[in-house]
Amino acid sequence: MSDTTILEQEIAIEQQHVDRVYARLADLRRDASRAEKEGYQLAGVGTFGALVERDAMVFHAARRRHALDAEHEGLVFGRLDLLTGATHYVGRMGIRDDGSKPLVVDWRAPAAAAFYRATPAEPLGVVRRRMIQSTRERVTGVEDDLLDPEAAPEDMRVVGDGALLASLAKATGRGMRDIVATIQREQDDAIRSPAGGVTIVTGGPGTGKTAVALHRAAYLLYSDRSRFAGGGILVVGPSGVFVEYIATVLPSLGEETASLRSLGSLVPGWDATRVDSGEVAAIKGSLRMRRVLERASHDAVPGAPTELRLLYRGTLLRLTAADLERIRRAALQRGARRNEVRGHGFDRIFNDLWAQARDARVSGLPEKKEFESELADRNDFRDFLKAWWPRFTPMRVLCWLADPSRLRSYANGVLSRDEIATLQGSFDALATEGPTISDVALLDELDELLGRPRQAQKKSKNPFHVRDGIQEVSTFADRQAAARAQQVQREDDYRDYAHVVVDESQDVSPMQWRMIGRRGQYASWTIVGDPAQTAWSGDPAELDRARERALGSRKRNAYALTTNYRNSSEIFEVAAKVIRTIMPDLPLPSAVRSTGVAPVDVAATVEGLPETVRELTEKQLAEVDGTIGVIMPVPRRDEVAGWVAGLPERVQVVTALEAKGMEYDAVVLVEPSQIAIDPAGVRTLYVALSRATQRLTTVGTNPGWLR
Ligand SMILES: Nc1ncnc2c1ncn2[C@@H]1O[C@H](COP(=O)(O)OP(=O)(O)OP(=O)(O)O)[C@@H](O)[C@H]1O
Repeated sequence: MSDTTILEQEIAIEQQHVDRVYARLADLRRDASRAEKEGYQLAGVGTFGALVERDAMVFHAARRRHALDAEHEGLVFGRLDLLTGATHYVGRMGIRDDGSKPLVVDWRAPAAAAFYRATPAEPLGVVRRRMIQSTRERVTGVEDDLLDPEAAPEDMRVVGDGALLASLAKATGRGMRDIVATIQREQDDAIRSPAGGVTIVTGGPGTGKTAVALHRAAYLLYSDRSRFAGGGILVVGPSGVFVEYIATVLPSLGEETASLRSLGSLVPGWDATRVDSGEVAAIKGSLRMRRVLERASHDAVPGAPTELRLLYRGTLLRLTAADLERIRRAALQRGARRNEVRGHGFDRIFNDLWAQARDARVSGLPEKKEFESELADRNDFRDFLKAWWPRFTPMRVLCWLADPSRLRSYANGVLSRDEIATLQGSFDALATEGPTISDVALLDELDELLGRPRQAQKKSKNPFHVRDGIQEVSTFADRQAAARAQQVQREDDYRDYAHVVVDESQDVSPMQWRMIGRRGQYASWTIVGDPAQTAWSGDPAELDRARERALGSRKRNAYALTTNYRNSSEIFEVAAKVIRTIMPDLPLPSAVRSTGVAPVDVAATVEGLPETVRELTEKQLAEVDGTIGVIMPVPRRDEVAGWVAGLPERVQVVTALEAKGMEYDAVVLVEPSQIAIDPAGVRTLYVALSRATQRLTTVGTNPGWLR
């Protein structure tokens, strides 16, 4: 029999099983819709218990239906033939037949682990592992690994090779894809690492760190749903572009309880995308900024009244600038939170004024309480208090650093003179353009230093929750939406996550570790990163210290990934050459896929560069089906974006910093030599050069850059 006929027969065998699975899926979907409808009908019963039951039923049925829909495509992707003679199918979700026998095992279930972990050296009871490729409901291919040839029955057929490579060669879409069908053993170890403590995953470019982190989140939700869905999982990535790119993975894994945030949007109210220069970011990210901010948080308000004069029953009561300064300092002992001790400051003002009035023997002076309420009734006095000690927002205080003399006085003795000079001007655009990504961690720090003004108790957001039991919402659709919202609704500045995932962790500054740490005090963690890709140019020891402090004494489990699945070997060779110039002994991952297409380096004149970049980008549009990343040094973003304006949406313009974590089929990298201006720049260039799966073109006015 020819190989093709064998393959066709094996495909037909798998198609039979896949057909059974989809038929069963259709039944389950029908059941879920029916349950949802019946839930609505319970409304007629009208008792309290029935209402609650109805809501729960409608909600769960809707959720189940949604999950069944989401996992439809490529539902079954693996098969294990075991030593025991049993066969297991592995897929995106577990499905049983109506007699409760499993038709498909969920990829995260212990029974599926052997699919990822078995090797010929350690077959774990698996004789043959089969990968099943399909398009919609049709099986298009199978690929086998014979793991235990001696145990294989005579008639067992083994077909194909290279399922992983086939999946890697597919064109890249806008969002990241899940890799459930092809997770490799070393990745699986990290994905299934113990749920507690800190899981640390390192590896070079393209080794699947992000994929592992996200699949781990899905695995944790599966293995202990109540703990991780209840508490929630926070996933932190470097930029908004990146968060958008990975957002497609978690829903396709069927999980919606994870919050995805960039470092610029971790603090509610901000969605920063502006970046500081590396030098400025290193200072703003240093832990020493905490002292600088603490001083700012205790300083006098710019433009605040410098004295108080009050005519009280014919007597002038007066507090001089020195009095006011003394009172402010006394109310603000070191460590005091300004918004929280506002009342103490006001009490001291009243005390001083009262003492003056008494010493001046004001005629008809009432009791102190009465005196205070008389003053508090006066508009001029209230205006004074509001101006002298307003409620502070972190933003208001951070803006004070734009004033050079204030910056100097807060930073005096904490930052060096050069550092102060470097910072100068870096807060100028804060008030008009909003914070940079590094500023957001400073705002979070200030939020802690200033404390929160006492707030009136908020009304419960939960429409079910009223004093005596239940509150009916107008329509059933409302109630259903409310039931769903209630499952995932967390306050804006939620801090009790059960798990925190930090991607591209090599770029998290010490101040940013504090910001993330505040949100993961009770969490277990997964940290993934690659030190060789860091753009951080500050003190590495300080970075380690801050990270260790955020992670605390939790047990560490470390994993290293060694295979680069993204880049063709030809492309990674160029990236490797660049990073070796500053880290000659760095162990690098091996790139498993060759395209036979060498990267191209194009020289251009300054005048010719715009046109050349556009032409090279158009050429890539013709050569690859997926996305094309046009990457450039940060300051040249707008200029280069103009050169490629109007090209199809597949062309995406990102700076070398925004390219972190991203992946494109083709990359056109503009002016590489202007990125590699210092060691941090060389590491950033290494990142930019390792983004492409198929084609890499570099173009610039300094052709000798890669020697
Ligand atoms: N086991 C696998 N099967 C199929 N594709 C994989 C596998 N592991 C990783 N990939 C693919 O390789 C590419 C790189 O993965 P990922 O972005 O997670 O790497 P990374 O280590 O985070 O990279 P970087 O550090 O460069 O940002 C992605 O397209 C991912 O889907």
